[in-house]
Amino acid sequence: MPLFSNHPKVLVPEKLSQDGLALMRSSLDVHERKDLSADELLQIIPEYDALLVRSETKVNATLLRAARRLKVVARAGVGVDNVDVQEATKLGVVVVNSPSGNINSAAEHTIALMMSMARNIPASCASLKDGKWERSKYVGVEVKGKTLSIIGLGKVGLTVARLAKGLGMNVNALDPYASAAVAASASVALVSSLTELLTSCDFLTIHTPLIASTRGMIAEAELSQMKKGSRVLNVARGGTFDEEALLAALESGHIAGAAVDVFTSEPPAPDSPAARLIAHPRAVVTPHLGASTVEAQENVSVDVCQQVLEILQGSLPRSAVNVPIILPEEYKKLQPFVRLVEKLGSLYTQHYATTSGGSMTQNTFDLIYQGELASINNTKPLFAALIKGLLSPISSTEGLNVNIVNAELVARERGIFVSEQHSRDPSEHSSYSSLVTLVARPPSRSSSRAPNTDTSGPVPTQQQRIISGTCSGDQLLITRLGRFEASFEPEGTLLICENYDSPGKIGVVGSILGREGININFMTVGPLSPKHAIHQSAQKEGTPQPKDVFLKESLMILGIDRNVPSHVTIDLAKESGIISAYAVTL
Ligand SMILES: NC(=O)c1ccc[n+]([C@@H]2O[C@H](COP(=O)([O-])OP(=O)(O)OC[C@H]3O[C@@H](n4cnc5c(N)ncnc54)[C@H](O)[C@@H]3O)[C@@H](O)[C@H]2O)c1
Ligand SMILES: O=C(O)[C@H](O)COP(=O)(O)O
Repeated sequence: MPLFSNHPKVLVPEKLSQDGLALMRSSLDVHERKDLSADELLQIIPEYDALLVRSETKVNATLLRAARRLKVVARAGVGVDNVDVQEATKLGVVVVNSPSGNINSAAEHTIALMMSMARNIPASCASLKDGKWERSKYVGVEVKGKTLSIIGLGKVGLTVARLAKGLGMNVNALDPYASAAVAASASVALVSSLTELLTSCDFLTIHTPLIASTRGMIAEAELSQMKKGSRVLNVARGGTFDEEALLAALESGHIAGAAVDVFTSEPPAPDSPAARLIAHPRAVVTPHLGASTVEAQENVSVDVCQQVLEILQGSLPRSAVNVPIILPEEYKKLQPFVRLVEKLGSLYTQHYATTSGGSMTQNTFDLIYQGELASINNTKPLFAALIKGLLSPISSTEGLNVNIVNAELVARERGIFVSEQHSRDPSEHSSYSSLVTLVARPPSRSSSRAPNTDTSGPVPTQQQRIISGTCSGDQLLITRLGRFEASFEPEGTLLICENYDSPGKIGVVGSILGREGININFMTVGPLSPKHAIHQSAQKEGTPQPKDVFLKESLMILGIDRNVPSHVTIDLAKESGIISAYAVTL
């Protein structure tokens, strides 16, 4: 590895299969640092762009807040209960997992534990190794013809059900969210109450996440409803069973055996209920090995490493737990518009909001999609791009950290309301295949979220805050700015002058910029949009100013090679015939 590299850095503090890590090594700096203490991890995390973990690393709020560069936490496995997903979302950090890479291994481990428990394999093996020959002590039970009851008929639960059917077991399940058709196709009888499930089973296995409704789900009362001599399994999460109650039921002999892979605290503290459960002679236990097979580890590692690469390259992840799902083909179509909408937001803030005292006086917007773009339903990336664009010029930290993960939260906290509208009326987007228009609603209407495309109604045209743009391939074009038609690329530093369209204006502006040593790269002019010219002249009837003055207003956009000091824009605005001058950087 070179001593210094500009590659994004990935921290891997747990053992992950090299198959996935190898995919990242050519474009990312991958640092495998096992056995870091929590404090050491906290010290080094600010350097990293991505963090890859299994279930041991506690990715808590303190760690996430310290991780200033972090863009993604990847969990090489299913459960994300060791990651503070809520905090990650707030900070705009994507959390991805591998939802199916280890299902089969977890299901096979469940079956392995069930058979080991039914035939006393661990205890009889230990006894034999101890030099004993205790055949009558270790008489087991067959599973064929017995009832296996499953709580949680998701990916692992369903795979366990299918394997158990192959062993000749009767299988029933409780899962309020399971599909009846899927259950029927696996010959699993869905039951509607926990009591019905508990009273019917010989073996009980749980395959739910640890959530409010499953925490402590099987405690003393539930165990006592089970038949005497039944057996239980937990290869899901510690905490779904009450460990004290399970230990008591084993000790009383009501429960004949417990097979447990996961514990409330891992590794369990000495003398804790989990530690005493582990020590019980009729407990078959493993140290969270459900996903620990070569195959599962390859699968999950490749899965999350590919996602980390994609995210750090700016694509959307396939299985993020805190990002809305967007089809890849839709995302591809949206990408140039994501750049465009961010520019619209940034141009809005620089041109309108920051020039009116540095605050966002108007915070309710219509974002109108017209043409082909209107047929894309999932426009979350555009919404996020708008919030990012609006905030970037006024808050470097907040603006830069806004993304599809936290845009809604940031908008809510900032009091920004956006009504996205999909307009399929072809006449409204003229010659462009797609058009995006950002309209700020006047403060008096800011509480309304009802669609409103009539921007020329009660708002005086002078004050209209409206920007439109389009994309042709990767090229972005602003087609309207306020009451002017426009045609310029939103790129680099631009000087925007509103002026009366009379000879000599270009010369005046050019000489003031030349005096400051500022080069002009390009220049375009835009007239008042016809609708506005007519509307404005009608509005101004009866006012002392002659109509033709308004009809000749125009917009001058100059691409310049550096930022303009404020005294220059002030000087420009003092020139006769120049109405206003602002510089923006896009
Ligand atoms: N021991 C291991 O190494 C290991 C390996 C893989 C998965 N797991 C764990 O196994 C569990 C299941 O994983 P999965 O991939 O099948 O998840 P999944 O999301 O596919 O399935 C979970 C199922 O639980 C159901 N459920 C949720 N709340 C319920 C409730 N109150 N009552 C009944 N059913 C409920 C859901 O409807 C869903 O069908 C997770 O906790 C996961 O972390 C452990
Ligand atoms: O949720 C999971 O995927 C399993 O619990 C596996 O956890 P592990 O990656 O720490 O083995």
